[in-house]
Amino acid sequence: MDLTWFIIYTLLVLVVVAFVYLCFSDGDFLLMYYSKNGKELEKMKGQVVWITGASTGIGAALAVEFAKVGSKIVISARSKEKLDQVKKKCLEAGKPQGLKEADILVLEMDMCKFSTHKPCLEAILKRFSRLDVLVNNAGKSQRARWEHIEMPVDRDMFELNVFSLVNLTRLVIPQFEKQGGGTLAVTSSMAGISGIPFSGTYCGTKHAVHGYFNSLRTEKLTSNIDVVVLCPGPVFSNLLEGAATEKEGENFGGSMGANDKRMTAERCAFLMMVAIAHKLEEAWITFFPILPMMYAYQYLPWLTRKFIRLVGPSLFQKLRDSKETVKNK
Ligand SMILES: NC(=O)c1ccc[n+]([C@@H]2O[C@H](COP(=O)([O-])OP(=O)(O)OC[C@H]3O[C@@H](n4cnc5c(N)ncnc54)[C@H](O)[C@@H]3O)[C@@H](O)[C@H]2O)c1
Repeated sequence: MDLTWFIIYTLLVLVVVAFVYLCFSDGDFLLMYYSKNGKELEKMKGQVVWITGASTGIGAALAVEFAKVGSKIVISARSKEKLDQVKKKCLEAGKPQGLKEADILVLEMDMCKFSTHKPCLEAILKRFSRLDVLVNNAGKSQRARWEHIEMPVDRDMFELNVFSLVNLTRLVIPQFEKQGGGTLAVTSSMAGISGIPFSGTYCGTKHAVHGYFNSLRTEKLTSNIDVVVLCPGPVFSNLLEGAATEKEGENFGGSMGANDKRMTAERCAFLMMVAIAHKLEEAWITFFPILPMMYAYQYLPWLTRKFIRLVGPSLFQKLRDSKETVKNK
């Protein structure tokens, strides 16, 4: 066997091994490595972490994960009642680390009321004198047919999923610069990487988030400000309930079934915390078949598009929701 064939065989074996590994993983290669061998989680103890959209789902679970490692936590969302419940869970989870009542700050805040962003940041600095991590997590999803989406729906979703977190981040950056660094994390989605059917606006907002935050990362390469883009696949949460449709002011109101193929919010939150602690630039958090499909989409886009054309948008949608939530009429 000459050298060329040896290299080809070796590469083929590596690709097959990598594919098999991906079929049994729930995150990208780097994230899986750090989730098992990472040493940075203990450094999160005492750090001040602000999580937006922390009243339910992934945000609430993330607050509990940070409490477990002893971070000081700021949780914000629109419902104080729900945030108080999350605070209770954080206190319980943070007990072994000595987390106290004063280490958790609840902020009632509507992300779309931009004028409230500054007073909320000031309240955090008054309590903790610094902020180490901002997790821009608040957001809403959508189920709709592309051509039926009314323009005000597009505008409202960009207001919440993109502009509100851009505004908040612009306020936080000067504080990070003043204190010598910080981490900006944002919850994107697999819909920020590939074109997902029946969520045109949502997909657009998540792609926009990548553009904004990747650009920011490049501008801040020589500073101590890190930018982490988190990309979960399907996760159990309240997301479908409050999802937008194609009509202005309408809620999708869908629910997730216990047997749906989704990751638990707790596992997703743990992997997000690993990515944030290790300052990974982008983290993919999902499992088979979406994870290997996303690698194929990234590295073999032509072949993957052919495959998607073959299976059709409805089947693609079923992979995401475990059922056909929008008909492809
Ligand atoms: N669940 C999934 O399958 C999934 C997959 C990929 C990405 N995501 C992303 O994860 C993030 C969290 O979603 P989730 O799945 O936990 O859903 P969720 O509906 O349980 O949580 C969304 C959070 O955002 C908050 N929020 C919504 N509008 C707000 C506003 N105007 N002001 C302040 N807070 C507001 C909600 O109160 C809630 O706390 C979202 O950005 C979502 O796009 C979710």
